Amino acid sequence: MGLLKETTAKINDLDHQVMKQAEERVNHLIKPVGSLGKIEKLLIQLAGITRNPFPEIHNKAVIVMAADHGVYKEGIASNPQEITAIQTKFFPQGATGVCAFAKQTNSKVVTVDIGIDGDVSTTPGVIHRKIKYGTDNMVNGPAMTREEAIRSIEVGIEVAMEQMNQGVNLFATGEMGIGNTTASSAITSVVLGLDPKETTWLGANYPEEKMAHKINVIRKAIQVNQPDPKDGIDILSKVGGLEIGGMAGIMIGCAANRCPVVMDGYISAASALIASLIEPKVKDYIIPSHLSVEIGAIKALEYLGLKPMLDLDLRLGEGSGAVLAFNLVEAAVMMNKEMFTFEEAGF
Ligand SMILES: Cc1cc2ncn([C@H]3O[C@H](COP(=O)(O)O)[C@@H](O)[C@H]3O)c2cc1C
Ligand SMILES: O=C(O)c1cccnc1
Repeated sequence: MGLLKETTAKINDLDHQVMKQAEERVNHLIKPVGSLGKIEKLLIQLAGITRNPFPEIHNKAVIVMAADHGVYKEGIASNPQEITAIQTKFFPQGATGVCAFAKQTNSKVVTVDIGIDGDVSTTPGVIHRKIKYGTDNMVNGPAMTREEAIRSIEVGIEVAMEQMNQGVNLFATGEMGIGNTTASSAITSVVLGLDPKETTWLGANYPEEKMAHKINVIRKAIQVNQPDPKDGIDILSKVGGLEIGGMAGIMIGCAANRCPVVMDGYISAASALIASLIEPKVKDYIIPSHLSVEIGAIKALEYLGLKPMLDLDLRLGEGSGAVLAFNLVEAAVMMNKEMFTFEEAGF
């Protein structure tokens, strides 16, 4: 059995008994029942994931999966493709948006070349797991083979497990890949059964007056490839991306090892759609972070039944919003640990 099948088979339900125990305590803390809203729900989810009524966060990491997209050639992005490689070199230097928030939250940034169309192999701090030099152009046929798609998910599982072995027990999904909002819109359109007009927006400042072109490219890619809307690997291979597969793998690897994983914006949501088609229980292990400005993100989150905690008009990616939400995950842990119950307070 391959790593993906093996890992997926290990994914179980949340521990509802421990969740009840955690809920009981949360309801007895010295505050009106329910008054800490989503922070309370978060603590109960953490308890169910970790099987611990007093969940603890030891080490936090955001995994940034970097890759390029063959569909770039269709003119669907406003930035040069080389930015993927250039920007990837800045993650280990601590110089990108997500790095700033990672410093603020005392978390590690792990950068992975899973499919950059360029060479970053001499850059210290980048983990080399390149599957190929960018995907193929999805308007002409599949972005990658089914085997490559499975491999991309397995790279995510492997990287997550390596980090768990080093003591990380809270993850965030991040990415860098010029053109990846196009792949994300294609995935969201296929899974939700929507026309790309309903899922496509600015990405990294694509001009509004050219939006009809981006939408048409996505329509064409779906029409040419006819992905099976029920088969996550088929969708990933035909209209997805290597970094999107990598992030789906992080989610699957976390779920299999009962580890919480915080999801970032639109591209992460596309990964969650793929991961949850492969194994629906993965959703229970995902902590949504923020509501991306991208119109497709709102719909993907609704479809997944995940309610974001933050609404900050973010549209960067890299895992930036997920790392910001690390603060909220730690707040939930602290609420549970620090607050008295009515009994403890001697009421
Ligand atoms: C300098 C720079 C840094 C970024 N960091 C994240 N993205 C974000 O923008 C890209 C997706 O948008 P699109 O589909 O329009 O290309 C991804 O790399 C995403 O992570 C960036 C984009 C740029 C230009
Ligand atoms: O929501 C995101 O993650 C996003 C949106 C635009 C560009 N890059 C990322």
